[in-house]
Amino acid sequence: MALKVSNLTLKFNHKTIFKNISFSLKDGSTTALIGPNGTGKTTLIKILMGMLPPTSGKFQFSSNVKLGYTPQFRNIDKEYPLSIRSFIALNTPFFKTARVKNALNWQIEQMHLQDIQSVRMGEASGGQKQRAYLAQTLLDQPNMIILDEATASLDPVAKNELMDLIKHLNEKYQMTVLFVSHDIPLTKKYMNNYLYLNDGKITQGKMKDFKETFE
Ligand SMILES: Nc1ncnc2c1ncn2[C@@H]1O[C@H](COP(=O)(O)OP(=O)(O)OP(=O)(O)O)[C@@H](O)[C@H]1O
Repeated sequence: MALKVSNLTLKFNHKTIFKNISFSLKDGSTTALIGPNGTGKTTLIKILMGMLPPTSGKFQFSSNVKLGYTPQFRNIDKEYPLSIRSFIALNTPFFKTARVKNALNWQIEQMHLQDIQSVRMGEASGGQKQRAYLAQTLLDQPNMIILDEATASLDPVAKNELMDLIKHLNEKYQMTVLFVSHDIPLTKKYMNNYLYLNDGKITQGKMKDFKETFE
């Protein structure tokens, strides 16, 4: 088991966002976290990332999990000066050894960014930016990734390209994936399981069996 969540409750003041939710994620599984706007998906991720303490309940990642996180899409100013390559390398040491350079080149290639690595992040397309964020996360060599709304602002071609890369990471390296999304057709195509957060409760199942509709 990669993650086990037990009876997690979160209240903001007197407003209960979710109550006593429990679920677990298997090693190497792909799961879409879906649900209507404002239902608490980002809040749940923040708790799992240790950025927000739950009101009650607990969760535990397995000791062999090395977690990577790509947060919700952030706007990057058109004038943002760093190149795609420098942006991906932001968390690496300033003096780059051959090993770091090799890892950087490998991630850039794996995310199909080699031809545009010197383009400024501010000028990159939404899909290129999102792949740069993912490359930055992957440089840490995680074996589990959480992606929050990674495809929300992308056109269909860019969406599928990103999802193909994520699927590849799962199939080739058995990476465990938790993918927050509103896009039911996309998650049906790429994720095996769902977690449906709605009205303070969570349900879990196979994505192909997911029948709910929501805005
Ligand atoms: N710090 C906070 N204090 C009070 N209420 C908050 C806080 N953060 C979030 N909320 C509320 O908690 C609820 C859940 O928000 P959250 O962003 O987790 O939902 P979401 O499912 O991720 O939404 P979306 O799909 O729109 O991204 C919302 O009603 C939001 O207004």
